[in-house]
Amino acid sequence: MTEAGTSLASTPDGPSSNVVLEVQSVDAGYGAHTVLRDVSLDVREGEIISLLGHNGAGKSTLLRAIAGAIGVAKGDIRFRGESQIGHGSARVAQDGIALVPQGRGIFPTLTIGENLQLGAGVARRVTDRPTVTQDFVLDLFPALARRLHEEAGTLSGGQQQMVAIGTALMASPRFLLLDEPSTGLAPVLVQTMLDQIQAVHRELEIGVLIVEQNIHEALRVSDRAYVLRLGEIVREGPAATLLDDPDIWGLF
Ligand SMILES: Nc1ncnc2c1ncn2[C@@H]1O[C@H](COP(=O)(O)OP(=O)(O)OP(=O)(O)O)[C@@H](O)[C@H]1O
Repeated sequence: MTEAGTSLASTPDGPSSNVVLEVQSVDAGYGAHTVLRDVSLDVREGEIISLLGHNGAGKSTLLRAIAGAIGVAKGDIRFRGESQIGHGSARVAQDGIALVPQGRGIFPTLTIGENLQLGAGVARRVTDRPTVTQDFVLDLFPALARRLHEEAGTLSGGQQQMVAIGTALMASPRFLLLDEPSTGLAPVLVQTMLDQIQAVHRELEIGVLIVEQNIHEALRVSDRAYVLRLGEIVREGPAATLLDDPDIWGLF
């Protein structure tokens, strides 16, 4: 149910040029509870895409489906042209898709360094991508360098988020799925976090699909966005267009 005037076909190169990730008419959910209905979305090379929507719209569920953490009842999810259906989360991670879940997903009793090395363990099983080093992560998040040997659970919310993203980067991903990376951050830090994500995207040339509640901030760093409502995509378009559209706020 995409609104007219925002379709992908309006791009000069057409809908399928340089598509890295493609979600095609997906239904997914939990057992008998269908959450996502006929969801389609794509991310092209060099893009940051925002996935927006109110609580319970199905944003996390879509990220989990892409990451292979839950099954898909209908449709297809293709990464670099290959269907991911049935691959499971370990294989999807090795193919280069890293999920940073909501709530950070770090190991609080391991040190920051040990958490980062868990990501490096995934990277050791892949040979076709340049390795993201610990130095890169510590340059990106200097606050972690100073506390490398401390337990991750002792860090502030924002620093734990850095550990989660850093661990995902250490897996040398091709694509990052970020579920509300600014959760729990002070407003002044939200902008910094999103700027750092944009820097990572540019420097490592990896695709990013980001779920965010901070709509303005998310659109500021994104190329395009999709809006999910009750499990369906109800709006999509260039970030700049959505930012200027007063009707967008009625969708939340
Ligand atoms: N593990 C689960 N088992 C069963 N139902 C779930 C599970 N996780 C989420 N749901 C349900 O799926 C629906 C979509 O939830 P989801 O977390 O994907 O939404 P969301 O858009 O990410 O919301 P939020 O912004 O609150 O995280 C909700 O009705 C939720 O109750």
